[in-house]
Amino acid sequence: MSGLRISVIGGGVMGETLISAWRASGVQDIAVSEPRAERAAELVERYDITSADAETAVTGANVIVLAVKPHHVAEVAEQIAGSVRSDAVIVSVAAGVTTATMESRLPDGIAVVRAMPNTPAVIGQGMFGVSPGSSVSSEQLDLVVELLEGAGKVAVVDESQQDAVTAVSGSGPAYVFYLAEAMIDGGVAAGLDEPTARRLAQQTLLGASALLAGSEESPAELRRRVTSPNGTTHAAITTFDEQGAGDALRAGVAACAARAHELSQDGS
Ligand SMILES: NC(=O)C1=CN([C@@H]2O[C@H](COP(=O)(O)OP(=O)(O)OC[C@H]3O[C@@H](n4cnc5c(N)ncnc54)[C@H](O)[C@@H]3O)[C@@H](O)[C@H]2O)C=CC1
Ligand SMILES: O=C(O)[C@@H]1CCC=N1
Repeated sequence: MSGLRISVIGGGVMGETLISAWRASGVQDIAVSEPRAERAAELVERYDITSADAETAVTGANVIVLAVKPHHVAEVAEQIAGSVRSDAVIVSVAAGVTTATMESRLPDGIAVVRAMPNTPAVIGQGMFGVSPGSSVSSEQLDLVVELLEGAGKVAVVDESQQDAVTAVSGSGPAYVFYLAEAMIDGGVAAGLDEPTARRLAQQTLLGASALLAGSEESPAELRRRVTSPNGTTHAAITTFDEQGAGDALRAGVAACAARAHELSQDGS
């Protein structure tokens, strides 16, 4: 994409994830604004990008990504309001911050998109839920979708669904890592050394995820095919059910959506 200049405000975990993915997909002109000087220098060195204060970094940028904590989004939007190009598109990845909140801090008519990413974007396997605000042209939405597809898959959803997207895919990688931790602990308790237990868990999660992603069958059917009558899997799943593991996971997903909703009310 020639002539494209991306400015990333906030060089933490998600800012770096996106910078890294876009660098790998060939985006040339990226600027970052990160107040921690050492961290900014690290990103400049690692990705061969430029670093500047927020106002300078957004000057001339076609796409501006706000990757700061939710409670910093409004102040950053106000800070850059006087420096953004009138045809720029601003993409916020902050959980729970609405397009209306951002639009109210920016000049009238500036295009704002809300996107919920996840960390597998760092290896080009992210999942993004994207919702355009009130002033986004179809060309601008297409540009954002194309850019994010450089880091994973994109679903355009109504903004009212963003809390649910956060609860499934935004925070979802953490649920998988939590499962991996428990599988490794269980393997060690059953007699494996830690590196072997880790290797078995890693490849099992990778293989099962690829099977699920490539299959027409439901997760329930794929699970049934592993479960021999009165066999070992049956023993595991019965114990999970007896101990309420499925209900606990569903409650956790609901708590995540509720927290995203809470953030959208007061931003803290
Ligand atoms: N980490 C994740 O898996 C995901 C994070 N998000 C969202 O991404 C956003 C960032 O999250 P993380 O990267 O995890 O947090 P983080 O704490 O790693 O990064 C935030 C960065 O913003 C910088 N910062 C603070 N004030 C700033 C300012 N005024 N101007 C420029 N930079 C400023 C901080 O120094 C820090 O490096 C959050 O809003 C979060 O909701 C969304 C989906 C997934
Ligand atoms: O935990 C959080 O608040 C962020 C948003 C989604 C994933 N991480």
